[in-house]
Amino acid sequence: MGGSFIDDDWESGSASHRARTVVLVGRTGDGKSATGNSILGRKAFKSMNSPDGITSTSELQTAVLEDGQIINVIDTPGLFNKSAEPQLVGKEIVRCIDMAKDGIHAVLVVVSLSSRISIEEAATVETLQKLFGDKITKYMILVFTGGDDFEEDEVDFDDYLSRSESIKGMLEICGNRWVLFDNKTKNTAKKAEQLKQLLSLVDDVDKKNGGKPYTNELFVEFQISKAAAKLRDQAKELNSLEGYSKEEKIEREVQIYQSYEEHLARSTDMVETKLREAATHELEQRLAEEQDARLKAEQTVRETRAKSDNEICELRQNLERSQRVAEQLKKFGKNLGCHIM
Ligand SMILES: Nc1nc2c(ncn2[C@@H]2O[C@H](COP(=O)(O)OP(=O)(O)OP(=O)(O)O)[C@@H](O)[C@H]2O)c(=O)[nH]1
Repeated sequence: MGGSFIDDDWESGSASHRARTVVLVGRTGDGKSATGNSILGRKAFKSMNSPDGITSTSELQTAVLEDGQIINVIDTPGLFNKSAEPQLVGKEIVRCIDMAKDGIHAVLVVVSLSSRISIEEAATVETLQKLFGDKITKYMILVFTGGDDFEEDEVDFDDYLSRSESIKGMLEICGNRWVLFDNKTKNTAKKAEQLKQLLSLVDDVDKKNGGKPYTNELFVEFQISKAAAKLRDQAKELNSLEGYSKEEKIEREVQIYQSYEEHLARSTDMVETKLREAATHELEQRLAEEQDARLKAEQTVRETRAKSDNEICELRQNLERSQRVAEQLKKFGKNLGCHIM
Protein backbone atom coordinates (compact mmCIF):
# COMPACT_ATOMS: atom_id res chain seq x y z
CA MET A 1 0.00 0.00 0.00
CA GLY A 2 1.43 3.38 -0.89
CA GLY A 3 0.82 6.71 0.73
CA SER A 4 -0.60 10.06 -0.17
CA PHE A 5 2.03 12.37 -1.55
CA ILE A 6 0.82 15.83 -0.74
CA ASP A 7 3.75 18.20 -1.21
CA ASP A 8 4.33 21.90 -0.65
CA ASP A 9 2.66 22.91 -3.92
CA TRP A 10 -0.62 21.51 -2.64
CA GLU A 11 -1.50 24.49 -0.48
CA SER A 12 -0.46 27.02 -3.15
CA GLY A 13 -2.76 25.20 -5.59
CA SER A 14 -0.15 24.56 -8.28
CA ALA A 15 -1.71 21.73 -10.27
CA SER A 16 1.52 20.49 -11.77
CA HIS A 17 3.04 18.63 -8.87
CA ARG A 18 0.38 18.03 -6.31
CA ALA A 19 -0.82 14.51 -5.67
CA ARG A 20 -4.32 13.59 -6.60
CA THR A 21 -6.25 10.55 -5.52
CA VAL A 22 -8.79 8.82 -7.73
CA VAL A 23 -10.90 5.82 -6.71
CA LEU A 24 -12.12 3.17 -9.14
CA VAL A 25 -15.56 1.79 -8.33
CA GLY A 26 -17.95 -0.47 -10.19
CA ARG A 27 -19.15 -4.02 -10.61
CA THR A 28 -16.75 -6.99 -10.51
CA GLY A 29 -15.26 -7.60 -13.92
CA ASP A 30 -16.16 -4.24 -15.45
CA GLY A 31 -12.47 -3.37 -15.86
CA LYS A 32 -11.52 -1.35 -12.77
CA SER A 33 -8.07 -2.95 -12.37
CA ALA A 34 -7.37 -2.74 -16.11
CA THR A 35 -8.35 0.96 -16.12
CA GLY A 36 -6.15 1.54 -13.08
CA ASN A 37 -3.25 -0.03 -14.93
CA SER A 38 -3.93 2.15 -17.99
CA ILE A 39 -3.81 5.26 -15.78
CA LEU A 40 -0.63 4.19 -14.01
CA GLY A 41 1.03 3.02 -17.25
CA ARG A 42 2.02 -0.30 -15.74
CA LYS A 43 0.48 -3.57 -14.57
CA ALA A 44 0.15 -2.57 -10.93
CA PHE A 45 -3.25 -4.14 -10.22
CA LYS A 46 -4.14 -7.73 -10.97
CA SER A 47 -6.66 -7.89 -13.76
CA MET A 48 -8.94 -10.86 -14.47
CA ASN A 49 -6.51 -12.22 -17.00
CA SER A 50 -4.35 -13.43 -14.13
CA PRO A 51 -5.41 -16.56 -12.17
CA ASP A 52 -6.01 -14.61 -8.94
CA GLY A 53 -7.34 -11.61 -10.78
CA ILE A 54 -10.54 -10.90 -8.82
CA THR A 55 -9.93 -7.91 -6.56
CA SER A 56 -10.82 -8.89 -2.99
CA THR A 57 -9.60 -5.84 -1.12
CA SER A 58 -8.86 -2.21 -1.95
CA GLU A 59 -5.35 -1.29 -2.97
CA LEU A 60 -3.54 1.96 -3.63
CA GLN A 61 -0.83 2.43 -6.24
CA THR A 62 0.97 5.61 -7.21
CA ALA A 63 2.55 6.90 -10.40
CA VAL A 64 4.33 10.06 -11.48
CA LEU A 65 2.82 11.08 -14.79
CA GLU A 66 4.83 12.50 -17.70
CA ASP A 67 4.05 16.08 -16.71
CA GLY A 68 5.22 15.46 -13.15
CA GLN A 69 1.74 15.07 -11.64
CA ILE A 70 1.51 12.46 -8.93
CA ILE A 71 -1.54 10.27 -9.10
CA ASN A 72 -2.75 7.88 -6.44
CA VAL A 73 -5.11 5.26 -7.82
CA ILE A 74 -7.26 3.17 -5.48
CA ASP A 75 -8.68 -0.03 -6.95
CA THR A 76 -11.66 -1.49 -5.07
CA PRO A 77 -13.49 -4.83 -5.14
CA GLY A 78 -17.06 -4.93 -6.54
CA LEU A 79 -18.43 -3.01 -3.55
CA PHE A 80 -21.85 -2.49 -5.03
CA ASN A 81 -22.48 -5.94 -6.46
CA LYS A 82 -25.91 -7.18 -5.35
CA SER A 83 -24.25 -10.08 -3.50
CA ALA A 84 -21.89 -7.82 -1.49
CA GLU A 85 -22.26 -8.18 2.29
CA PRO A 86 -22.89 -4.78 3.97
CA GLN A 87 -20.45 -5.62 6.77
CA LEU A 88 -17.59 -6.35 4.35
CA VAL A 89 -18.49 -3.37 2.20
CA GLY A 90 -18.43 -1.17 5.30
CA LYS A 91 -14.95 -2.37 6.21
CA GLU A 92 -13.72 -1.88 2.63
CA ILE A 93 -15.04 1.65 2.47
CA VAL A 94 -13.32 2.49 5.76
CA ARG A 95 -10.14 0.99 4.30
CA CYS A 96 -10.48 3.19 1.21
CA ILE A 97 -11.00 6.26 3.36
CA ASP A 98 -7.86 5.33 5.28
CA MET A 99 -5.91 5.10 2.03
CA ALA A 100 -7.37 8.29 0.57
CA LYS A 101 -6.34 10.12 3.78
CA ASP A 102 -6.67 13.70 2.52
CA GLY A 103 -9.72 13.05 0.41
CA ILE A 104 -10.72 11.92 -3.06
CA HIS A 105 -10.22 14.09 -6.13
CA ALA A 106 -12.38 11.96 -8.45
CA VAL A 107 -14.52 8.86 -8.28
CA LEU A 108 -14.16 6.87 -11.48
CA VAL A 109 -17.31 4.81 -12.01
CA VAL A 110 -16.18 2.01 -14.33
CA VAL A 111 -18.82 0.51 -16.60
CA SER A 112 -18.09 -2.22 -19.14
CA LEU A 113 -19.69 -1.91 -22.53
CA SER A 114 -19.24 -5.61 -23.26
CA SER A 115 -21.95 -6.64 -20.79
CA ARG A 116 -25.46 -5.24 -20.93
CA ILE A 117 -25.53 -2.12 -18.79
CA SER A 118 -28.00 -3.02 -16.08
CA ILE A 119 -29.71 -1.72 -12.99
CA GLU A 120 -26.66 -2.91 -11.03
CA GLU A 121 -24.41 -0.31 -12.69
CA ALA A 122 -26.97 2.41 -12.10
CA ALA A 123 -27.24 1.17 -8.49
CA THR A 124 -23.49 1.79 -7.99
CA VAL A 125 -23.97 5.47 -8.72
CA GLU A 126 -27.15 5.71 -6.64
CA THR A 127 -25.69 3.80 -3.66
CA LEU A 128 -22.62 6.05 -3.66
CA GLN A 129 -24.96 9.03 -3.69
CA LYS A 130 -27.00 7.64 -0.78
CA LEU A 131 -23.90 6.68 1.17
CA PHE A 132 -21.86 9.84 0.71
CA GLY A 133 -24.54 12.39 -0.12
CA ASP A 134 -25.18 14.45 -3.26
CA LYS A 135 -21.77 16.08 -2.87
CA ILE A 136 -20.05 12.89 -4.10
CA THR A 137 -21.76 13.16 -7.50
CA LYS A 138 -19.72 16.32 -8.15
CA TYR A 139 -16.62 14.11 -8.13
CA MET A 140 -17.93 11.32 -10.35
CA ILE A 141 -16.68 10.51 -13.84
CA LEU A 142 -18.05 7.60 -15.89
CA VAL A 143 -15.36 5.47 -17.51
CA PHE A 144 -16.74 3.14 -20.18
CA THR A 145 -14.37 0.23 -20.84
CA GLY A 146 -14.36 -1.93 -23.95
CA GLY A 147 -13.81 0.97 -26.35
CA ASP A 148 -12.10 -1.53 -28.71
CA ASP A 149 -15.36 -3.54 -29.09
CA PHE A 150 -17.13 -0.37 -30.06
CA GLU A 151 -14.61 0.53 -32.70
CA GLU A 152 -14.86 -2.97 -34.18
CA ASP A 153 -18.66 -2.76 -34.36
CA GLU A 154 -18.48 0.78 -35.83
CA VAL A 155 -21.27 1.96 -33.54
CA ASP A 156 -21.78 5.68 -33.02
CA PHE A 157 -21.02 6.13 -29.32
CA ASP A 158 -23.08 9.27 -28.69
CA ASP A 159 -26.04 7.54 -30.30
CA TYR A 160 -25.46 4.46 -28.12
CA LEU A 161 -25.37 6.60 -24.95
CA SER A 162 -28.61 8.35 -25.80
CA ARG A 163 -30.43 5.06 -26.42
CA SER A 164 -30.05 3.57 -22.94
CA GLU A 165 -32.24 4.91 -20.13
CA SER A 166 -29.83 3.45 -17.48
CA ILE A 167 -26.86 5.25 -19.05
CA LYS A 168 -28.80 8.49 -19.47
CA GLY A 169 -29.68 8.39 -15.75
CA MET A 170 -26.06 7.75 -14.76
CA LEU A 171 -24.75 10.49 -17.04
CA GLU A 172 -27.18 12.96 -15.56
CA ILE A 173 -26.05 12.14 -12.00
CA CYS A 174 -22.36 12.33 -13.04
CA GLY A 175 -22.75 15.78 -14.62
CA ASN A 176 -22.35 14.31 -18.13
CA ARG A 177 -18.67 13.59 -17.53
CA TRP A 178 -17.59 10.44 -19.33
CA VAL A 179 -14.69 8.96 -21.19
CA LEU A 180 -14.35 5.89 -23.39
CA PHE A 181 -11.42 3.62 -22.56
CA ASP A 182 -9.75 0.84 -24.48
CA ASN A 183 -7.60 -1.00 -21.97
CA LYS A 184 -6.44 -3.50 -24.56
CA THR A 185 -4.84 -1.14 -27.02
CA LYS A 186 -1.11 -1.31 -27.72
CA ASN A 187 -1.25 1.97 -29.63
CA THR A 188 0.79 4.49 -27.60
CA ALA A 189 -0.87 7.55 -29.13
CA LYS A 190 -4.32 6.16 -28.32
CA LYS A 191 -3.26 5.27 -24.77
CA ALA A 192 -1.95 8.82 -24.25
CA GLU A 193 -5.07 10.42 -25.75
CA GLN A 194 -7.59 8.55 -23.59
CA LEU A 195 -5.52 9.24 -20.46
CA LYS A 196 -5.33 12.92 -21.42
CA GLN A 197 -9.11 13.04 -21.78
CA LEU A 198 -9.60 11.40 -18.39
CA LEU A 199 -7.10 13.69 -16.63
CA SER A 200 -8.71 16.70 -18.22
CA LEU A 201 -12.04 15.60 -16.70
CA VAL A 202 -10.29 15.15 -13.33
CA ASP A 203 -9.00 18.74 -13.76
CA ASP A 204 -12.56 19.95 -14.48
CA VAL A 205 -13.88 18.19 -11.39
CA ASP A 206 -11.05 19.65 -9.34
CA LYS A 207 -11.71 23.19 -10.56
CA LYS A 208 -15.49 22.90 -10.07
CA ASN A 209 -14.88 21.77 -6.50
CA GLY A 210 -12.53 24.66 -5.81
CA GLY A 211 -9.52 22.33 -5.61
CA LYS A 212 -11.01 20.67 -2.55
CA PRO A 213 -10.99 16.89 -2.54
CA TYR A 214 -14.06 15.03 -1.35
CA THR A 215 -14.23 14.38 2.37
CA ASN A 216 -17.14 13.94 4.77
CA GLU A 217 -17.84 13.12 8.40
CA LEU A 218 -16.52 9.60 7.85
CA PHE A 219 -13.16 11.01 6.87
CA VAL A 220 -13.22 13.25 9.93
CA GLU A 221 -14.12 10.33 12.17
CA PHE A 222 -11.41 8.31 10.57
CA GLN A 223 -8.82 11.04 11.05
CA ILE A 224 -9.69 10.96 14.75
CA SER A 225 -9.21 7.21 14.84
CA LYS A 226 -5.89 7.70 13.04
CA ALA A 227 -4.86 10.21 15.67
CA ALA A 228 -5.87 7.66 18.29
CA ALA A 229 -3.77 5.06 16.46
CA LYS A 230 -0.82 7.41 16.64
CA LEU A 231 -1.38 7.72 20.36
CA ARG A 232 -1.61 3.95 20.60
CA ASP A 233 1.80 3.71 18.96
CA GLN A 234 3.08 6.35 21.31
CA ALA A 235 1.71 4.29 24.18
CA LYS A 236 4.47 1.82 23.52
CA GLU A 237 6.89 4.59 24.37
CA LEU A 238 5.18 5.09 27.73
CA ASN A 239 7.30 2.33 29.14
CA SER A 240 10.35 4.47 28.75
CA LEU A 241 8.76 7.45 30.53
CA GLU A 242 9.99 8.41 33.96
CA GLY A 243 7.76 9.33 36.87
CA TYR A 244 4.88 6.91 36.20
CA SER A 245 4.15 3.77 38.09
CA LYS A 246 3.88 0.54 36.10
CA GLU A 247 0.10 0.43 36.83
CA GLU A 248 -0.36 4.02 35.58
CA LYS A 249 1.48 3.21 32.37
CA ILE A 250 -0.65 0.11 31.76
CA GLU A 251 -3.86 2.00 32.51
CA ARG A 252 -2.92 4.80 30.09
CA GLU A 253 -1.96 2.28 27.42
CA VAL A 254 -5.33 0.51 27.76
CA GLN A 255 -7.19 3.87 27.53
CA ILE A 256 -5.35 4.85 24.37
CA TYR A 257 -5.91 1.45 22.78
CA GLN A 258 -9.64 1.55 23.62
CA SER A 259 -9.96 5.04 22.15
CA TYR A 260 -8.46 3.81 18.86
CA GLU A 261 -10.73 0.76 18.76
CA GLU A 262 -13.81 2.84 19.57
CA HIS A 263 -13.17 5.37 16.81
CA LEU A 264 -12.46 2.67 14.27
CA ALA A 265 -15.62 0.79 15.26
CA ARG A 266 -17.59 4.05 15.04
CA SER A 267 -16.33 4.74 11.48
CA THR A 268 -17.24 1.20 10.43
CA ASP A 269 -20.65 1.42 12.13
CA MET A 270 -21.41 4.71 10.41
CA VAL A 271 -20.70 3.19 7.00
CA GLU A 272 -22.70 0.06 7.79
CA THR A 273 -25.68 2.06 9.04
CA LYS A 274 -25.59 4.21 5.93
CA LEU A 275 -25.38 1.12 3.74
CA ARG A 276 -28.33 -0.49 5.52
CA GLU A 277 -30.32 2.74 5.21
CA ALA A 278 -29.51 2.81 1.51
CA ALA A 279 -30.58 -0.84 1.14
CA THR A 280 -33.78 -0.26 3.16
CA HIS A 281 -34.55 2.82 1.14
CA GLU A 282 -34.03 0.84 -2.07
CA LEU A 283 -36.27 -1.96 -0.76
CA GLU A 284 -38.96 0.52 0.27
CA GLN A 285 -38.73 2.18 -3.13
CA ARG A 286 -39.06 -1.20 -4.86
CA LEU A 287 -42.01 -2.18 -2.68
CA ALA A 288 -43.67 1.15 -3.43
CA GLU A 289 -43.08 0.61 -7.16
CA GLU A 290 -44.46 -2.92 -6.93
CA GLN A 291 -47.50 -1.71 -5.01
CA ASP A 292 -48.03 1.01 -7.55
CA ALA A 293 -47.80 -1.53 -10.39
CA ARG A 294 -50.20 -3.87 -8.54
CA LEU A 295 -52.74 -1.07 -7.99
CA LYS A 296 -52.51 -0.12 -11.66
CA ALA A 297 -53.00 -3.78 -12.68
CA GLU A 298 -56.04 -4.08 -10.37
CA GLN A 299 -57.47 -0.89 -11.81
CA THR A 300 -56.99 -2.27 -15.35
CA VAL A 301 -58.73 -5.54 -14.34
CA ARG A 302 -61.61 -3.54 -12.81
CA GLU A 303 -61.92 -1.38 -15.91
CA THR A 304 -61.76 -4.42 -18.21
CA ARG A 305 -64.36 -6.22 -16.08
CA ALA A 306 -66.63 -3.15 -16.08
CA LYS A 307 -66.15 -2.85 -19.82
CA SER A 308 -66.99 -6.50 -20.42
CA ASP A 309 -69.98 -6.26 -18.04
CA ASN A 310 -71.22 -3.37 -20.14
CA GLU A 311 -70.57 -5.31 -23.31
CA ILE A 312 -72.40 -8.40 -21.95
CA CYS A 313 -75.28 -6.19 -20.91
CA GLU A 314 -75.36 -4.59 -24.33
CA LEU A 315 -75.18 -8.01 -26.02
CA ARG A 316 -78.02 -9.25 -23.83
CA GLN A 317 -80.11 -6.20 -24.72
CA ASN A 318 -79.34 -6.74 -28.41
CA LEU A 319 -80.32 -10.39 -28.10
CA GLU A 320 -83.57 -9.54 -26.34
CA ARG A 321 -84.26 -6.91 -28.95
CA SER A 322 -83.61 -9.47 -31.73
CA GLN A 323 -85.86 -11.98 -29.97
CA ARG A 324 -88.61 -9.38 -29.73
CA VAL A 325 -88.22 -8.52 -33.39
CA ALA A 326 -88.30 -12.26 -34.24
CA GLU A 327 -91.49 -12.67 -32.17
CA GLN A 328 -93.10 -9.71 -33.89
CA LEU A 329 -92.07 -11.03 -37.28
CA LYS A 330 -93.53 -14.43 -36.38
CA LYS A 331 -96.85 -12.81 -35.38
CA PHE A 332 -96.77 -10.66 -38.47
CA GLY A 333 -96.12 -13.76 -40.63
CA LYS A 334 -98.98 -15.66 -38.96
CA ASN A 335 -101.28 -12.76 -39.67
CA LEU A 336 -100.16 -12.85 -43.26
CA GLY A 337 -100.65 -16.63 -43.31
CA CYS A 338 -96.99 -17.59 -43.97
CA HIS A 339 -94.61 -19.58 -41.75
CA ILE A 340 -91.54 -17.85 -40.25
CA MET A 341 -89.02 -19.94 -38.25
N1 LIG B 1 -11.75 -5.86 -24.72
C1 LIG B 1 -11.56 -5.23 -23.57
N2 LIG B 1 -11.47 -5.94 -22.41
C2 LIG B 1 -11.27 -5.26 -21.26
C3 LIG B 1 -11.17 -3.85 -21.23
N3 LIG B 1 -10.97 -3.48 -19.94
C4 LIG B 1 -10.96 -4.61 -19.20
N4 LIG B 1 -11.13 -5.69 -20.00
C5 LIG B 1 -11.18 -7.09 -19.59
O1 LIG B 1 -12.25 -7.29 -18.68
C6 LIG B 1 -11.91 -8.29 -17.73
C7 LIG B 1 -12.14 -7.75 -16.33
O2 LIG B 1 -11.19 -6.72 -16.08
P1 LIG B 1 -10.69 -6.38 -14.62
O3 LIG B 1 -9.83 -5.18 -14.76
O4 LIG B 1 -10.13 -7.54 -13.91
O5 LIG B 1 -12.08 -6.01 -13.93
P2 LIG B 1 -12.33 -5.52 -12.43
O6 LIG B 1 -13.50 -4.61 -12.48
O7 LIG B 1 -11.09 -5.01 -11.85
O8 LIG B 1 -12.75 -6.87 -11.72
P3 LIG B 1 -12.51 -7.24 -10.18
O9 LIG B 1 -11.07 -7.06 -9.91
O10 LIG B 1 -12.90 -8.65 -10.09
O11 LIG B 1 -13.40 -6.35 -9.37
C8 LIG B 1 -10.46 -8.69 -18.03
O12 LIG B 1 -10.45 -9.86 -18.78
C9 LIG B 1 -9.93 -7.52 -18.84
O13 LIG B 1 -8.89 -7.88 -19.73
C10 LIG B 1 -11.26 -3.12 -22.47
O14 LIG B 1 -11.18 -1.90 -22.56
N5 LIG B 1 -11.45 -3.87 -23.59
